[in-house]
Amino acid sequence: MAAPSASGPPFSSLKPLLAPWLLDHLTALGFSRSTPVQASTLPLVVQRHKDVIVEAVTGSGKTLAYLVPLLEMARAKIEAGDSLDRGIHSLVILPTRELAIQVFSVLQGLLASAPSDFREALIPQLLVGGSSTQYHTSGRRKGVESGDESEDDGIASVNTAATDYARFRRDGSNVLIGTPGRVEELLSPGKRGGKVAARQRCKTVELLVLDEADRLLDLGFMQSLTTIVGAMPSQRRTALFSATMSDAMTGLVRLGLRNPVRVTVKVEAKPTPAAKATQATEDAKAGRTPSTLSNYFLITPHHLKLAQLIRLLRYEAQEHAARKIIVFFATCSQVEYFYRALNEVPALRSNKTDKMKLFSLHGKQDPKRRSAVYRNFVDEIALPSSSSSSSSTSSTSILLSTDVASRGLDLPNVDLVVQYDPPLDPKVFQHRIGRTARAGRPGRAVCLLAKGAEESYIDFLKLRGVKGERYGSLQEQDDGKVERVQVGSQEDHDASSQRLTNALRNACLSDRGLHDSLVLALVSYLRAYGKHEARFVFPLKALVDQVEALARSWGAVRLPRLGELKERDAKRRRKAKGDARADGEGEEGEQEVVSEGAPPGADEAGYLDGSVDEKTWSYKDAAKETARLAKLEAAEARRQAQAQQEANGEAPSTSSNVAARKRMRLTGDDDATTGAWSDQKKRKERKEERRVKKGKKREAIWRAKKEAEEAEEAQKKAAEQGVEGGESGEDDDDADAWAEEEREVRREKRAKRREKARKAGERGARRQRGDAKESDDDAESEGEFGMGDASSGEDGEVGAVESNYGGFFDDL
Ligand SMILES: Nc1ncnc2c1ncn2[C@@H]1O[C@H](COP(=O)(O)OP(=O)(O)OP(=O)(O)O)[C@@H](O)[C@H]1O
Repeated sequence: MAAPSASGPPFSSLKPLLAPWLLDHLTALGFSRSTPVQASTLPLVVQRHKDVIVEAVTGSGKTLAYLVPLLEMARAKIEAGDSLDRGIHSLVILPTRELAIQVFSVLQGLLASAPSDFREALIPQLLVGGSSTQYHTSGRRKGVESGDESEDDGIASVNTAATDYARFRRDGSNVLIGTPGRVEELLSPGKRGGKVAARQRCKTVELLVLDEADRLLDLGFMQSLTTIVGAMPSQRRTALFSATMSDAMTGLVRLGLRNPVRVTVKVEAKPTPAAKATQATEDAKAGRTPSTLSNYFLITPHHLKLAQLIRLLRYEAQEHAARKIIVFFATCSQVEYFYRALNEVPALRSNKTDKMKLFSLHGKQDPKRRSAVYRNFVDEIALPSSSSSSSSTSSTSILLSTDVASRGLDLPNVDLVVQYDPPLDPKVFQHRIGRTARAGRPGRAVCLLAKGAEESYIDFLKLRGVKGERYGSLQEQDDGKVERVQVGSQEDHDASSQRLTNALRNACLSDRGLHDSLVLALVSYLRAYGKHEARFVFPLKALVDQVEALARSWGAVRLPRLGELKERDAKRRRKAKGDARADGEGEEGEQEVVSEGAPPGADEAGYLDGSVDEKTWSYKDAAKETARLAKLEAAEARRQAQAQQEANGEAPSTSSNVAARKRMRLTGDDDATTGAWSDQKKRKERKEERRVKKGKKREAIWRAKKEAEEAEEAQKKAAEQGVEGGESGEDDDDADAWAEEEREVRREKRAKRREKARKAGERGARRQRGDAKESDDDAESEGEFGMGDASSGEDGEVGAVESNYGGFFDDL
């Protein structure tokens, strides 16, 4: 597919003039014109030697906006007679492995057209951690044999930190592209000072790029970045890039930017005729979304979201020729469940003309599988999306994903982005919808919102510069055709959604494994929902109140035991009790409402529409079914033994009591949920006390360890800096400044940790957590996906940003 034309000046007219081979390469790619962000960044970095903070909408070409300057800076050095073999020339840091791999591939593509002497001088290396499947440099220093590793596409060898380091030394890599953890590892002094060489080679760095800079902070990489930057010279250029620069950016600015220029590119391309016909142009004026994007909100009750999603996929494929679609969910378990459900339940794709090919991507997948899914989805041949005819042979590729695919990934030709769940962090909204309408192409995005409080999300986003229209709702006709109807005309129940629910329920009944997957999805969804940053827009209580209807709509047979439900039902019971007393019904009323642990709409064991025979409810998976039958047999044997003991007048053995209790808890017949309320309460209090105590102990141990490590690190650093100081006075000053900087960051971190622990303690005591043990697979913290610890947000908020900030290139 031909590249869409960008709206900036032609590459050939940019200053400084680009190398002829680079111009040819860009032209061959079909990029005759630059994008505004590319046109504005090049002269600032290369000619005016400025540090930059660049905020530009998704898909506006930020990658080339730093790779082209990187190549031009390297070229200038080489032309000045520097062979670039003294040390590292530039360093690009990205928050996730996939992004680093993507940028590395773009650089490899550019270098493929470079003259051989340039290619021999510039040796890129990819540094990513966190998995056994790794990627490596394709660079080859002249005269160095590739040895046992393949040098084809830079993918698929196994690299540990040690092999990365060995390669770095062997090849003399001078352009590093990687994630913070692995880069930090490379630069940290190894045991017996083994890696001092890498730190020394950092002293020549000329350009440091932090891409998706705000995400780097969100993921808590501040400490790693501080270490990395600590190894660099102060006389370098630093460039921060993102589509969303948060307030926390001031923390990154502290990482040594000198009088940075802020580049804000709000409109990146002229709207297409199609986009002009919609509200897309208006959105673009607000500046937060690409001008070619049409953004919509579909409002529906919680329990109809799934039915609406399925209709939406079919409707967009039929009417807007959507051939590549991404659907975002909040959690990994949801992706797993809906992937299975959509694949296994034919009713979900009842229309014979619909050919939907599904892919699933999330952070808990094996990295090898994730890479394969990603590549397969990218490689899917998308049919031309310009015609709106619904061809019977057309096929639609649908990627079900968590936020693992929300940022930075340049997935080609995505026609539609659907958000089944809005993101927990509102900032991510822009990144998600930015997977379509890239580089001037048209694109559509639909976000599903639940009726009620969630509707205020539309105004909430408007205030943040993201606008959208209401989509209306979708109804299925008797002949299976989907139609879009006016806003507000949707029924709360309809026959086809009931058919869908029945089909899902039957699928769950015929495979207990599918139901297990549903339970995990439901639990993780509720947990994630409670973590929305905009809590007033996403009140957990409203969702919990409708959880039975929601669970039914997903096909649930039985509700899991959820702390949230128990709290809700306890409240309802208390209220009913009060009402009954007020009505003068006394104890009778009281008895009516006592149904411990069983939410309304479900019976005492949690069954939603009548109980099922647990003994015959089987797994399709043979191994799981064998294990289940074995458990049943063992339980039956225990029951018989106990009955025998009782018949003989003996007291049942303690061990069998313990086992029985455990079993009852697993099957949901636990005394803990059906015993006296006061006993439950005491048990919970004791449990909570133990938890808080344990947490405090763990934290104290961790803090002591961390402080010892930091002290050791500081000592080593001081020793190193002593050596360097003899060589360069300027480095010495820098070292002092950095040491002070690091101390300050550490102080802030400690204070934050203390505050966090205090709050957690308070929260824990308040919450009285429930006993549902299903995995909380959390809204996609990319720590799962990328590498390093995603849990500690260390966004050291500080000082004011340098003077010439603000609107320098506004509205380019
Ligand atoms: N000058 C250009 N003309 C046409 N297409 C371009 C140009 N520059 C880059 N592109 C293409 O635009 C697409 C988006 O580029 P890129 O991934 O760099 O965007 P981005 O701004 O980094 O987006 P995000 O914020 O989502 O990471 C890529 O497919 C790229 O090849």
